Amino acid sequence: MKRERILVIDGNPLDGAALRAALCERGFDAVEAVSAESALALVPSFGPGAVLADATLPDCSGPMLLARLKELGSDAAVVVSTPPAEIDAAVAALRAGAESFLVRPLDPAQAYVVLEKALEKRRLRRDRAKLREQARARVALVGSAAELQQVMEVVRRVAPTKATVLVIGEAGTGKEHVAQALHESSPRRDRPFVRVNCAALSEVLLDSELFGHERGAFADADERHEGRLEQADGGTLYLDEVGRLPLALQVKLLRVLQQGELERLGGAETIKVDVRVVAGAQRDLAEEVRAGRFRDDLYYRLNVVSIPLPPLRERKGDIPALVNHFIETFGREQGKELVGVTPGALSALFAYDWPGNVRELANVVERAVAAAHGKEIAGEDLSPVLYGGRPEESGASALIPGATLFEIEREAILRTLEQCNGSTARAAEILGVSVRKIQYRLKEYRSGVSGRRRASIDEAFRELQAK
Ligand SMILES: Nc1ncnc2c1ncn2[C@@H]1O[C@H](COP(=O)(O)OP(=O)(O)OP(=O)(O)O)[C@@H](O)[C@H]1O
Repeated sequence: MKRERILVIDGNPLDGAALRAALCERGFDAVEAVSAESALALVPSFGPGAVLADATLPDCSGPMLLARLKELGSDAAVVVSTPPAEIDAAVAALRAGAESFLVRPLDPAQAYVVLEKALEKRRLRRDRAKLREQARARVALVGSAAELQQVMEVVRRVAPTKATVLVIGEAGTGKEHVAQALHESSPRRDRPFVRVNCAALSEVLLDSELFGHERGAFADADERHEGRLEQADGGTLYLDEVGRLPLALQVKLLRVLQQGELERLGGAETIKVDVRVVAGAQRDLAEEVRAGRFRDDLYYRLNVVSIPLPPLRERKGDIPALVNHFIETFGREQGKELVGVTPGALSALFAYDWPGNVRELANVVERAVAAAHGKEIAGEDLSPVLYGGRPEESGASALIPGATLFEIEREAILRTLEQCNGSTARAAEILGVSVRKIQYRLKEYRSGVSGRRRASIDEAFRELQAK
């Protein structure tokens, strides 16, 4: 194993040499210097993991040493030593970021233990930084189409501010991804990113989820619960499907946005929070405002900056960059080194309409990476919906296995609807789901299909309007 490097700074050459020898004996690779200047000159080539410095030398106050190390790009852990009468110098160094301090004269065994601990803290610090780096790389906004370039530009501009942002786009276009990118590019990135889906819970549960509750606030409230807004303090809250937020909760959210204040459900105490809110919606909320389902004051507040995310079929120029990005991500996960896609596979990817947007593309590439035998993803590695087997002819059952649940569900709904001449009520009955679910799905599929299928969806919509 590589030995950890320690730089010893001691004004007394004899003490310094003795300490160096003692640390080397215990397994470190140590060098010594008699002044801060000569020590700092060694830093670039020696690359110490820790510096053990006398903080009372004329040219070596602790804060100054820490600042100079930073300038040199070193993240070495610093341990300072002072005589008992000059503890103030050690305190100043600790305030400036030193890991620990020792009282002189130094005991080599004790110095060894303190250095080990300081090195361990540095290792943890580095691991954390690496994880953060990886998280940031994961939320890189990938895409080269002009539409996405514009999105990136807005993200760059507003990330440093606390402005509320509304991201509008179909399911799977990357709304949450944009919210995360905003968070990761903002000064809040080391604080939490918290997400809540406003359509997933009943009003009472959503109230408690967002704002928290006190014990006994409702039947199952056995304990006090901290809401997501409190958990996101200092960070970012992503509110998915904000258009589905009940009116009573819209009032509470507005207060958080305006005054940074909330009360837990069943509580009287006012809690202060500092949260940046990013909201996601599948369509513009103006319609909801007109229909009286969404407060206009909250709408204007959320809409300070709005980012439209076009569906993937309208920005197919992004496909190559996204495909490469997903090949790299899933290739790493699956331990496969792939270099790209064959021209045949690429044209199949371009020919498809991507009703499930970027999420569907990610799923398709993930499965293709698993299926690929060569260095490139070939056409036959793609699901039958994209390549070869035409779904109209083969039917939903022929897709299994080889298709995503999304594709299978879409196939089942569209085929049933076709056979019922566009009657959503009949299709819902046959499939054993609610009419609402079918209607919701049809809106998603509508622009991704043509011909007979499009005609039956249009028929379904005509039927709905006639009701
Ligand atoms: N520009 C992009 N670059 C890289 N990955 C992306 C991009 N856009 C979306 N993705 C990925 O696609 C997937 C779907 O994106 P995301 O969940 O953000 O969509 P969404 O619009 O929030 O969907 P929903 O409305 O269904 O919640 C995620 O895995 C996300 O990381």
